Amino acid sequence: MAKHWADFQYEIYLNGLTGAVPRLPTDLTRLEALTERRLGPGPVGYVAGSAGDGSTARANRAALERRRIVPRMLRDVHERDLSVEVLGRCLPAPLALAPVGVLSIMHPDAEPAAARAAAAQGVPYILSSASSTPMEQVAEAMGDAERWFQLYWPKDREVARSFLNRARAAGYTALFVTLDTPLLSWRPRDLDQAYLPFLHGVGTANYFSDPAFRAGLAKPVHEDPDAAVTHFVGMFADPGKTWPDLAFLRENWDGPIVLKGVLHPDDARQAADAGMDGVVVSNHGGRQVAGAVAAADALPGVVEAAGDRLTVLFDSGVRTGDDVFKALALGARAVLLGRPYAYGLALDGQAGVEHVIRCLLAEFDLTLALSGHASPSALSPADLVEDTA
Ligand SMILES: Cc1cc2nc3c(=O)[nH]c(=O)nc-3n(C[C@H](O)[C@H](O)[C@H](O)COP(=O)(O)O)c2cc1C
Ligand SMILES: CCCCC(=O)C(=O)O
Repeated sequence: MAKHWADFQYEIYLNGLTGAVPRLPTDLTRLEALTERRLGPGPVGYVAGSAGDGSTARANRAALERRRIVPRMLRDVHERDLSVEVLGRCLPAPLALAPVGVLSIMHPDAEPAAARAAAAQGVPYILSSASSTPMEQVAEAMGDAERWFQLYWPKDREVARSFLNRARAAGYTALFVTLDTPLLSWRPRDLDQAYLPFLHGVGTANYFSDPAFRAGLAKPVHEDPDAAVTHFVGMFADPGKTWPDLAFLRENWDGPIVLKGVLHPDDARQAADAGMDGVVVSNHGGRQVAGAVAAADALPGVVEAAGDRLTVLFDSGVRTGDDVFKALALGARAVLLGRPYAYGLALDGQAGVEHVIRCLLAEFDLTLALSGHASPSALSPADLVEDTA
């Protein structure tokens, strides 16, 4: 019998018999406000903030909320199986933790704690290129749990090649290439405080520990950290890249490659033509293009264009179990969770991240069952209506 994630609900009530209540809210939409009170203005502005006036982040939520589930009754949901196949792996639930860089500004235990939480719950962890901890250390913290690597594609080919070699050697099996960040967007919350973690050396661990990166420095990092940061800023991304450049990644990575940040159906077709394995429909949580289409509104078009040529994943705005339901009903195979787990980390370290994963999946399991379905594969757009009021 597959694991019933909903059992977490009963566990909470049982613990209540001894007077215990959860340390964090079970409504994950409440975590942001709590984090706002806990962290300094720079870090919290960085994680909670988004591009421009925040309209894309709001649109992400609105597009999910606007879609409403139409539950079905009397359909035997006693036994449920939330497992899905993603990139040739069987996952216990349609969820992975999204790549979120610079986690040490949230909590000193940073990426290793988030990765351990994911491993403990059996959920894949996507490690950011911009992590505060080198990829090898994070891999070690995870044991043999499933781990994927997110590439911010460096301008310098040798650094890119070195990242791929290191990721493979450290046991990362899939590569997520983020396309929507060739430049940092206009982020007023960060600008108003003149705060960017990278300029404080946070998020540079993979670079500063990289032999190819270091070969480009006149002096060792510890002798001239400012020059190392400047070198990092210059090579972090390359706005000159175009579709034919993907051939380099295909040649240098033999596992699955997923392009993150695809919103247009034609880009999905180009991804498939370039031999990619999947896409993440995402607008980076509203952090890049202010005024961009809401991720959930872009999802059906990409799903249609992808057909059976690509695995389609989804992120941007997922906060609740019913959001997961809706993304899957619109055609995503699984969702990536972003800010909520960073808030869980900020508020309670590894335990906070585990709490977030368990709440989200318990709520999803219950939503699925109460809507008359026993597995994610049973969902379709027919399970939703659009609230046009
Ligand atoms: C603080 C922060 C850092 C992020 N860092 C990365 C990153 O290093 N690489 C990446 O591909 N996406 C990054 N993202 C985007 C997430 O992977 C994901 O697309 C986004 O958080 C989803 O939106 P949501 O937070 O509204 O759910 C970051 C997001 C946040 C909030
Ligand atoms: C240049 C941005 C790197 C981290 C990131 O992806 C984010 O803050 O959204």
